[in-house]
Parts: sequence; structure tokens; C-alpha cells
Amino acid sequence: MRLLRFRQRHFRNLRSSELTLAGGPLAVVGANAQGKTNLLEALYLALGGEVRGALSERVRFGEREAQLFAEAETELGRVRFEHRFGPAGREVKVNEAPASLRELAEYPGAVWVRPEDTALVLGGPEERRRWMDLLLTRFSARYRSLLSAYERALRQRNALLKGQGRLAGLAAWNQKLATYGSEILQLRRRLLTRLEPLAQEAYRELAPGTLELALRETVTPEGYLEALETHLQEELERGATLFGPHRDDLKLLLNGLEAPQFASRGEARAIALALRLAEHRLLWTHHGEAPVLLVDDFTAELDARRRTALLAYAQALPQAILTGTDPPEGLPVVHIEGGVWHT
Ligand SMILES: Nc1ncnc2c1ncn2[C@@H]1O[C@H](COP(=O)(O)OP(=O)(O)OP(=O)(O)O)[C@@H](O)[C@H]1O
Repeated sequence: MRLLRFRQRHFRNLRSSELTLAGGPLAVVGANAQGKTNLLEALYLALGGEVRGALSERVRFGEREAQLFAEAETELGRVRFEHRFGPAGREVKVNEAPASLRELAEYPGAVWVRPEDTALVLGGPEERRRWMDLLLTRFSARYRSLLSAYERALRQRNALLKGQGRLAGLAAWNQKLATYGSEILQLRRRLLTRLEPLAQEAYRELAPGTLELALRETVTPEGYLEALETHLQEELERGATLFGPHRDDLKLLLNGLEAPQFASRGEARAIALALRLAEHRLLWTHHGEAPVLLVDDFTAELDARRRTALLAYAQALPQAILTGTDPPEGLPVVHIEGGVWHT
């Protein structure tokens, strides 16, 4: 997939309205706080990406609504994406017709690599769960529905465990939770089988050492219902559901050691980068065409070997956009200052 044209209005500090893009790698260069991250975030959202926090925060201070527009070339032909967001919510159109996030997932979109990704390694289990969940929703519309059905059932069951309702209703919620939860576990297992070799390969290219990925599950799909029934007393005491995908974690082992506890910052950055590149490769295989690779602050915490490997990967893609305070050698450059860009 290749982004050909991008337009924006009132997105954070961005002032220029239009950017025309060629294929291959491109560097966006500027001093701190000039809008490099904002531009990448805008491109990511324009191509269907999902971000944390309210979209209304992305509207320029003092304005009511922001608009993003992207025209891309895909194997299915030219596609035009339009987004409007503000206090009234988000409106998405694909080729002028209203569309849902679910429909956006039919395109390769973009993968966004950021310094904050180290939280995938050094942060808590919820960071890694969220990453797996977001990735799975890009492959499977069913996963998206399962996840929201599971979360709804979990809230209801937890309310009963906290004494807000009649316990007689618990059996029905156990059944629902076990049905949705088991399928979620199966889909996560399938994801991991495909993801692990890709992450290992990516890590080998970036740094010495061996990376392993595994799920840390609180319950198996087969034993789910029984676990809910047999641990009821403990769950009543704690007022929460203690088993299921909402409690699981993605185990990251570097040379056999738990990375969240033992990895250095540089190693954590390399592991996080390997996870993102694995995500990119997996989406590429799934769609049969590469997502646009967006790399924010490409020099951040990467040593020379890692930078070279990342640059080599980016240069071989149909399109990659990298930001930094200094231009990487040999790449076409767009300069950005005070939200205004120029080539
Ligand atoms: N909703 C908004 N409206 C207007 N300006 C905003 C909004 N949100 C963020 N900004 C401003 O955008 C500016 C640029 O931020 P951005 O993160 O893109 O910088 P950057 O070029 O990536 O810098 P760095 O190199 O420091 O990471 C910041 O000064 C920030 O205050």
C-alpha cells in the first residue's frame, strides 16, 4: 500500500494542508516540538489506525473539528479515506461512502513504530494484551466482536461478584464468559504461533540474543468453565473475575530471562521494535501487500547496528516514513517547522 496524497485541517499543531508522497522511504526532519510526531499520528489515523485517548484531543486548540484525508494506492485500486472528528464523535468514509473501523481493517493501513513502544516490554501486562488485541482486530472482525461481548459479560459478572445483583444469575454469565473467552484464547494462540518466528527473525537482525514469545494464560480454553465454577469463593472475596484473557500476559524472554524484569532500556527498545516489525510482516502476509511503515524518532535509543537494520528494512519497502531531528543519509527529506512542512 502506498500513500499518494494526504490532506489535513486543524489536526494538532499542523498548519500545512497538503502533502504529496512518492513511494520508497521518506524522512521528516525538524527540531523538537515542530510537529513530526503529530504528522505521523495524522498519517496513521488517516490510514485507519486506532490510537489511545480521545480523538477530540487531536483537534487544534480552539477549533471544533479536525479533518484528515488520504488517497492511497492498493492492490484493490485507489482508495480515498476521510475522517472527521470532534465533540460529535468520529465520521469515517471510504471512497465517499460511510464506513466503520471494521471496514478500515480490510486495508493494510500503517504500522506505527514509536519510542513509547518500550512500554510493550517494560510496562504491565495490559500493554501487551492491548497490543495483541489491537493486532487481532486487524485480522479478524470476529475478534473485535468477541472482545466487546467478552468485556460486557465480564462487567456483568464482576458486578454480581461485588454483590450488585442476584448470584443466581451467575451460571449464565459463567457460560457466556467461558464461550467468548475460550475463543479469544484460541485466536491469541494462533496469533502467537505466527508471530513468534517473525519476531525472532526481526530481533536477530537488530541485536544479538534470542527472543522467545509465549502466552501466560490464567486458564486454558478447555478448563475455563470449570475454573470459574470451582474458584467462586475466592472470586467473591476479591469481588472480581480472576481467570480469563483479561488477566493473561504475553511472555517475552530474552536469552531465557523475563524481559520486563531484566532487559536494559536498549534491549527493551530492540524487543519492542522486533514486535512492531513482526506486526508489519504479519499484516503484509495477511493482506498480500505491505502496510506503510511509520517510524517516529528513528534514532531514539537505537545504536548504530539497530539503526542500520531498521533503515535497511524501511528502504526495501514500497513506502516508509521516518522522523528525526537529523536526516538519515541518502533519504529524500521533508522539513517541518511550526507545523509547516516543505520539501
Ligand atoms: N491539539 C493540539 N493543538 C495545537 N497544538 C498541539 C495540540 N496537541 C499538541 N500540540 C503541540 O504540537 C507541538 C508539536 O508536537 P510533536 O509531538 O509533533 O513534536 P515533534 O516534532 O515530534 O517533537 P519531538 O522531537 O520533541 O518529539 C507540541 O508543542 C504540542 O504542544
